[in-house]
Amino acid sequence: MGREKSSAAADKVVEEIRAKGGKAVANYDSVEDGEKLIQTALDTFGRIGVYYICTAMLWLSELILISNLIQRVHLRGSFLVTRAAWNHMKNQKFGRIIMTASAAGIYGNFGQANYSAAKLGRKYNIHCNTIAPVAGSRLTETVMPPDLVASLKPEYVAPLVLWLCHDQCQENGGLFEVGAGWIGKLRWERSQGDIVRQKNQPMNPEAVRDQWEKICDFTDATKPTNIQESLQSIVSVLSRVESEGEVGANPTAAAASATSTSGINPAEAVGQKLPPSTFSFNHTQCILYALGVGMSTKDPDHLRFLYEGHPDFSCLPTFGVIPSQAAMMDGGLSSVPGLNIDFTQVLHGEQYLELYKPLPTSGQLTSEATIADVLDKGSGAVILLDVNTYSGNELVCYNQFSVFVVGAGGFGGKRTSEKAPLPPPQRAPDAVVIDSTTRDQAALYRLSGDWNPLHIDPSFAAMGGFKAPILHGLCSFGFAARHVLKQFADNDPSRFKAIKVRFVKPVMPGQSLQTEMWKEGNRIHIQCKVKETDAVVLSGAYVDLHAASGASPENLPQGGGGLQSELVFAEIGRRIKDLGSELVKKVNAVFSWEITKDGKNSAQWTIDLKNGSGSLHKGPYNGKADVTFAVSDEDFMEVVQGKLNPQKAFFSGKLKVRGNIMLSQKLEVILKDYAKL
Ligand SMILES: CCCCCCC[C@@H](O)CC(=O)SCCNC(=O)CCNC(=O)[C@H](O)C(C)(C)COP(=O)(O)OP(=O)(O)OC[C@H]1O[C@@H](n2cnc3c(N)ncnc32)[C@H](O)[C@@H]1OP(=O)(O)O
Repeated sequence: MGREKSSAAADKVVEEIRAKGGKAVANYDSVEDGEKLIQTALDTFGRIGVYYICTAMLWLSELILISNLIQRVHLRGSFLVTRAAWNHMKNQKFGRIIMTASAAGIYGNFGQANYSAAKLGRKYNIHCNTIAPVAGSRLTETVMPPDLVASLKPEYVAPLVLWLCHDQCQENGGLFEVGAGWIGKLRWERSQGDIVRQKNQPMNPEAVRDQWEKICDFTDATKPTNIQESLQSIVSVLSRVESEGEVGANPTAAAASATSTSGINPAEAVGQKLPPSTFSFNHTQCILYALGVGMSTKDPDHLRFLYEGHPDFSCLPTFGVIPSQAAMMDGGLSSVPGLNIDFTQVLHGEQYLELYKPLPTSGQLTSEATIADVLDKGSGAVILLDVNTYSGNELVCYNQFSVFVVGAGGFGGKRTSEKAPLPPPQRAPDAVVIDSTTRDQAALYRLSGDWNPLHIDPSFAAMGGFKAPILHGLCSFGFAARHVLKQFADNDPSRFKAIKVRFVKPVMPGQSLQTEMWKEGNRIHIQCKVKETDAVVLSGAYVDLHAASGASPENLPQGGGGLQSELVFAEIGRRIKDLGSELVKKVNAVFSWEITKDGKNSAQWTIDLKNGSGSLHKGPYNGKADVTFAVSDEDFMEVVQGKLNPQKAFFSGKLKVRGNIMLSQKLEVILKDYAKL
């Protein structure tokens, strides 16, 4: 189009293309008749893969008169042609749109049409970019000296357009200046800004005026690339103002400090209890969880976890994390004073789960969570949560969640945790299982109660710095645990005792998990890799199993082992009495002993503590069988006072099986001393 309505320019371009062996057709309709333009292209080429909108007009005079025309051509024209082409591109799952802007548009009053179209089209492989070319044309010859027009050749612009149209080019939503053989990309920059209102106060223009210098100060400016990044710091202002009545603080810095220096206060947080939460479930939740961690009817062994009518229908042991996480997911963590964290930056760091009895397949469980510790890891903060889950008064399981808050370190807290992750043994694994997660693994797993949008919402995942939603850590954890259960415990949930895992790298839904396992007694060390990338994703991990049953009075060890153990118990009893009755009341212990099947003098007595196990006497146990039982407080006292022989009492049925393991730290110290004997 020229200043006069004419088809000559279009015909000339068509001729030029055809002369070079290309295929071209001219359409003389207005860009406001977008449908007609696109129809002409479809009639000629059969499809629309790429289009380049160059709705150029430049009339510097008669401004008011023509502003409406400029708007109709530039804005409405671009819109109407795009709309006409959109469905064709969407259906064929490919499209490249190049818009033309001008430097005047960019620096004067830049709109976001390219950005919006880019966002909208991304999932259909339609990319939209904008170029602001400077080239000699009929348009610019009216405002530029002729020699400059001659040297700013269109050939210096066209290659950029061609590249942006190429199916290998992934650029989307970009804005480029191009001319004379030079290309540059533009982006937004945002000042740190300033908060100009106080809690419960109206915002007023005076505050804006007073902070104007800071609002416009581009020192340490940030470069938001999308609406989520933009919103993140703005949303953080809300909590900042509400909690501290802030005025005169910049939101980006506020966002940072909300998760670092002033956001985390271990002294305030540690020891805080979350409101108890109740979790009711039946076979539906057990089955849904089993499906969520990849069980399938393809494997006949899995049926006992997937079919409530199966004679051995059971709940997977790692379901033990589900009732306890409800305590945190219900918003509990966000209510803890001293833990002002940005939930878009929360990752699961580690998990420890210990079961004191096999989980039921239905019932009501109550969980009580306490902030056990807050560690300053530099690159992040680690929040440790202890969660005890009860059925009535009976302790069913204990979890320790380790929550890693990226970017929230540096608040000056202590760094170390007592439990360093264990490396796997230095030999080839005893077993390896490879299992695929599906594209919808996270979508399925979340139905068990971890509703964190990180695992389903691409925008939320982007706020955490991920290209796409990632798999729940506890989903990979469930995969690894069931691999061990099948490989080393015949899928028998009653053999499962405890599991510890560190999440070192995210897993994407659809990737395959390779679980490597090393058996060392009843401890199975594990490491998980993503098969496609060979990256280790779970490390410092192990599952503790109970040894297979098979003990009976006939094969109990005789003599030495039992006697030594009784002496040790008696000594512990004396020490406990010295500590006073308060402590004694708190003590419920599990005693276990492990015996060989041939019944020779090879007993190994252990006392299991809440956070590990204290071995009292190391016999030459060969790991073939064990017996575990618990005692009531009264019986415990009798045992530790040496009045009751635990072996005899157990087999005569006097000791009641309870499964509670609760020992105070002070007692643990004593037991550790004895472990050295
Ligand atoms: C509200 C309810 C809350 C419930 C929480 C769970 C909700 C879920 O929905 C969330 C999820 O499931 S997220 C998915 C699973 N988790 C992941 O994918 C995380 C993967 N890990 C990582 O990316 C990095 O290890 C990363 C980013 C964690 C750490 O990497 P870096 O910053 O590079 O750390 P690095 O330099 O290697 O080490 C610094 C110190 O931190 C310790 N550390 C590293 N990884 C850790 C981890 N995973 N857990 C705990 N500590 C960890 C290091 O040991 C080091 O400390 P030190 O020097 O003292 O040893």
